[in-house]
Amino acid sequence: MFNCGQLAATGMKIKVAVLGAGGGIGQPLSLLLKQNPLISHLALYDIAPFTPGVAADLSHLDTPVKVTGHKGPEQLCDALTDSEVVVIPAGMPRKPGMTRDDLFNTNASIVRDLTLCIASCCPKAIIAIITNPVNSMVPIASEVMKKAGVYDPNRVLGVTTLDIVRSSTFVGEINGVDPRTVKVPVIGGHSGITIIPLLSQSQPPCKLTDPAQIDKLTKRIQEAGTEVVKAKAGFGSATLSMGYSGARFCNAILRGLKGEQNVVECAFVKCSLAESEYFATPITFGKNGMDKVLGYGKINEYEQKILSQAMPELLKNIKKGVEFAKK
Ligand SMILES: NC(=O)C1=CN([C@@H]2O[C@H](COP(=O)(O)OP(=O)(O)OC[C@H]3O[C@@H](n4cnc5c(N)ncnc54)[C@H](O)[C@@H]3O)[C@@H](O)[C@H]2O)C=CC1
Ligand SMILES: O=C([O-])CC(=O)C(=O)O
Repeated sequence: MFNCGQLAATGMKIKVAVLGAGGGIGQPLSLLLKQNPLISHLALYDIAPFTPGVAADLSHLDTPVKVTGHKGPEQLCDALTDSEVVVIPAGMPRKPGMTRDDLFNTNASIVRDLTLCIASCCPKAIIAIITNPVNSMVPIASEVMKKAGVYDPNRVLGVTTLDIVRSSTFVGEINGVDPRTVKVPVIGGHSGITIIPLLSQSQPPCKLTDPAQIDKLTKRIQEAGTEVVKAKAGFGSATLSMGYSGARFCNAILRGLKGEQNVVECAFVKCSLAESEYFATPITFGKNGMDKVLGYGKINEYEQKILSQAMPELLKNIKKGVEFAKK
């Protein structure tokens, strides 16, 4: 996944903190980050008592990344101090029958409290939020940073990479090609109908031309998280594919910090697309997190229709997050 000569070539020393590192996503994500040559120190934080054990386990991997474990709120600031990137997969996952919005009541206060500590311990860190519902958690984290007087919209990013990974996988299967060669932008948000894959912009073009088949594939991408939740039958949601996607997103942030240009991923960010304050869109990365919002270009009539249908739900999710944080 990573080019092992990179760190030596740049001499960079980057500390990354993972909050929720003991969980279903946190552990495989940390396993992949321990192998990233752009990271010098990986700080694993969780409220779970076994977190130092996860750190001890990972520290035996023969890569140069230093790993430290931090458990419980009294050790959070140690994990965060000097971190340039903070990835947050802390919080409850869905069970069958739940929507992502059903996680709001539990996860909103977790993300609020973690962000409050980021604001005081590492206010300049780039924050990558995995916790659901992403559509509401990014507004919450942004409002907390605003209140603390340290908000930089380029440094608060919602992770939607799994939607891109899934779209590439499914189109790759249809086209009979290596999915890693397929690029499909996914815009809007990260829940149900707010996930809008732009199959008309697939590179190489998706082989499907029948509108009914395109609609079916669009719905499969929108419901892919639910597909996993159902298959896991009460034992959580996507963890391994999310660990992979989170590591890929984190690598894009690190490449930007290193000064690499034109690194593109989609993310749910502060912008003014589709008359929404926050929107998932292709972006580039730079030394301060998000560099440019690339937007979504020309979309076809079908995509325009599903975007219009999604907007009320997306705006509702955003408003709910903003109001919670302002309380
Ligand atoms: N953005 C995306 O594409 C995706 C997001 N998710 C979301 O990621 C979140 C985590 O999912 P899983 O890892 O499967 O859940 P999990 O339950 O396996 O792990 C969550 C971890 O968070 C920890 N935690 C809880 N409160 C905490 C706090 N205040 N501080 C630090 N750690 C805390 C728990 O101890 C646990 O180890 C869920 O909200 C899930 O819906 C899941 C898949 C994809
Ligand atoms: O579906 C869920 O609850 C987890 C998630 O966000 C995904 O897999 O896309």
